[in-house]
Amino acid sequence: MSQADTLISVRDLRLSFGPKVIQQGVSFDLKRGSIFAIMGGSGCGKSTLLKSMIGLLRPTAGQILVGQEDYWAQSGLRRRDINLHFGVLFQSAALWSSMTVGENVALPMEMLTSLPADDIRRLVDLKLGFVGMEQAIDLMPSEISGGMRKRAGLARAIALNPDILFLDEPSAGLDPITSARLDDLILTLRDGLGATIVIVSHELPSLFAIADDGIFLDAITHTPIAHGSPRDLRDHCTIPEVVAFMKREADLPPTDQTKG
Ligand SMILES: Nc1ncnc2c1ncn2[C@@H]1O[C@H](COP(=O)(O)OP(=O)(O)OP(=O)(O)O)[C@@H](O)[C@H]1O
Repeated sequence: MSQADTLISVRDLRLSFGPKVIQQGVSFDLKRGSIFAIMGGSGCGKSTLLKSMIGLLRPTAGQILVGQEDYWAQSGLRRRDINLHFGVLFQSAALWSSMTVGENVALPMEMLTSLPADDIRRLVDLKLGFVGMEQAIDLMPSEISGGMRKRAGLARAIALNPDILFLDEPSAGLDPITSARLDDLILTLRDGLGATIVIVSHELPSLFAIADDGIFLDAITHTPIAHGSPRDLRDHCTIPEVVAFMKREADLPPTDQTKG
């Protein structure tokens, strides 16, 4: 792949809270059109890494290159501009409870663009249609299911046609069928909208089904110990920590997880 196919290049990143180092020596390239999984056991620093990539946590060393730009060397204003190319789905979906689903999806367009209200309304319909939620436009978040909230959160995350979508535990709290539907939707977002996706997830079936690249963070050494797609790591990696993590899934009866 050429350099133009690398959307983000993470170079020798160190993430800390005060004196406590969470991860160091984190390096990887995020390739255009990929679904990149950040993997590892509880507390290894997956969300912390995600936060550093979306501008919520400044790394203590290393670089995150977005295109040719060193993200954290930019002014806050410039980082905000770069963030317009990012869409984020937080674990809780983070919908505003006092706004309808439609108003939630409209919010980024109202705050960050000068589009007229009619255009915003049409775009909200379009985005909600994309995630199969057009019927829920006037409902409040409290009136819809967890899976629907995730889909509404996705509609809001794609409101500004992002180049990169960051998904923090998108299937957390969902039943297996709803979770599989969300996997299909994520694949549609990648294939239909051409988005590149970074996903933090504990859900191995979901990772095997959709992710084609990734990194495995180790909580003991505080470093990445493996790179590759979840399927490749499951089938070929011999590092004991990775094998133990993947084995949780391998103990289950085999299913066809080769989609994507
Ligand atoms: N604001 C903070 N201040 C201090 N320590 C923090 C802070 N946020 C997270 N941590 C610590 O950083 C480590 C990594 O946390 P993080 O949430 O990134 O892990 P994770 O891999 O996403 O975990 P999980 O899979 O359980 O969600 C943990 O030890 C956590 O306690």
